Amino acid sequence: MIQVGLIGYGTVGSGVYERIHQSEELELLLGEPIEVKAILVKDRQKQRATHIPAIVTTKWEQFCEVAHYDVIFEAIGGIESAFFYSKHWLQKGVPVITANKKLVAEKGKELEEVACKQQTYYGYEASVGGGIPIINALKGTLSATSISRVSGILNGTTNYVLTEMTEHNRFLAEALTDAREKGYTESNPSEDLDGYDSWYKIRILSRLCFGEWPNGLQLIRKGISELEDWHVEVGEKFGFTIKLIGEAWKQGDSIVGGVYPAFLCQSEQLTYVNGVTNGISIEGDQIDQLLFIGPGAGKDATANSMIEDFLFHNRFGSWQRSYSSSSLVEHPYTHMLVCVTHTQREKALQWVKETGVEVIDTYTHHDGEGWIIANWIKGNLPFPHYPIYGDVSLRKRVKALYSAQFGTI
Ligand SMILES: NC(=O)C1=CN([C@@H]2O[C@H](COP(=O)(O)OP(=O)(O)OC[C@H]3O[C@@H](n4cnc5c(N)ncnc54)[C@H](OP(=O)(O)O)[C@@H]3O)[C@@H](O)[C@H]2O)C=CC1
Ligand SMILES: N[C@@H](CC=O)C(=O)O
Repeated sequence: MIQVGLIGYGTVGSGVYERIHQSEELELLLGEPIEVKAILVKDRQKQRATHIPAIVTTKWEQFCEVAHYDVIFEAIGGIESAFFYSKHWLQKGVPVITANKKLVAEKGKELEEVACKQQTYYGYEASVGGGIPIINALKGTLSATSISRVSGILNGTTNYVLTEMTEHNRFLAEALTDAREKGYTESNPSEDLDGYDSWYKIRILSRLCFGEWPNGLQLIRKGISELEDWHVEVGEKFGFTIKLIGEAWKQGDSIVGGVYPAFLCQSEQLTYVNGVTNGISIEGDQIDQLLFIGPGAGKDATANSMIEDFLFHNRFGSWQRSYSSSSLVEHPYTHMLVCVTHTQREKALQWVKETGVEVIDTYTHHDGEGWIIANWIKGNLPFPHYPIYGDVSLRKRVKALYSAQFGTI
């Protein structure tokens, strides 16, 4: 009998519990029964389902004494308690499977080292891309593939909210409430909206793709809460779609990139990744580009990843990737959309003159102007600006379509 300790019984934890107790194939695959012996939660007052046969407790000591656990599933948010719990079990040689990307990004290096020393497993498949099996694909079937760049839509909540706002004209607050009810959001939605969640995930992906844990300072973080409606509208008029993108690549010895709202041309496959769906692109010398698309959040998909992570460990042990160098990556985008309010226009014209950047198209909106700049400018710009990904020349066709439908723009 495989004895499971479950830490957290919210959206993800309850999904793990149900998956363990409602599927017969797990027992067949593992060759023995599997059972959740105890569940550790936080809130003593909370009403719980009465049918749970496991011991549900808020007391750590009691949780520790219930069984000799064969595996711990950790599905709580935050760092402090989760770190304490995870380290405790890893130090005892018990494998820990987590969905907690914040903990993995901030403390994964240390926890992996403990796991390695104790010859056990720290599994974090569910921490990136919800139901997408990206982590174990990188460790397993891509273990000898050199990777030059990783990028994608890494947060289900913001992608859901942006899709609802742009495709269905809904307000941010309304779409966010919906995402929360569906179990997609973090307990503090700022983690999603301000880009933290994607930022943790791109740091975890960087560790897998390039063999190092970048610290937070190495990668930029911008969320969607600073986005202005008119910037999105201007982008749409050019035929671009707004997405929150996370990306990282190697530049010399450093890992660079970050998380920021960006505009995608119609030529980009990620343009069509909508709602809670995530899309992760892996580029490398041998593979050109691989695209992983699937549910980025939610109970069933995330719980499934945690269960699969445990099975992966059972089958393959603790696999490692090799990190051979791959070709140098240039800036993945060449153009930018710069948004200038009417009062900033003169200053912006002066800036264009001084820097010699080439403005290849403009659009005038009620609140300001959008300028497509042909060059990518390094460093701080005095105006809100967004990278544009893909074939910018296609926008002419989109503009023509817009004009035919809605009048000249
Ligand atoms: N929701 C999703 O779609 C996804 C979430 N994740 C990650 O999974 C983790 C869990 O998320 P989710 O299930 O949505 O969160 P929830 O808020 O739904 O559930 C959190 C659970 O953890 C328990 N808990 C919180 N703090 C402690 C503590 N100190 N000690 C013991 N138990 C504690 C809570 O207890 P109580 O019930 O008493 O409140 C609750 O049962 C997070 O790290 C999140 O980032 C990853 C991928 C997808
Ligand atoms: N809040 C996260 C949950 C999954 O990681 C998201 O929306 O992607």
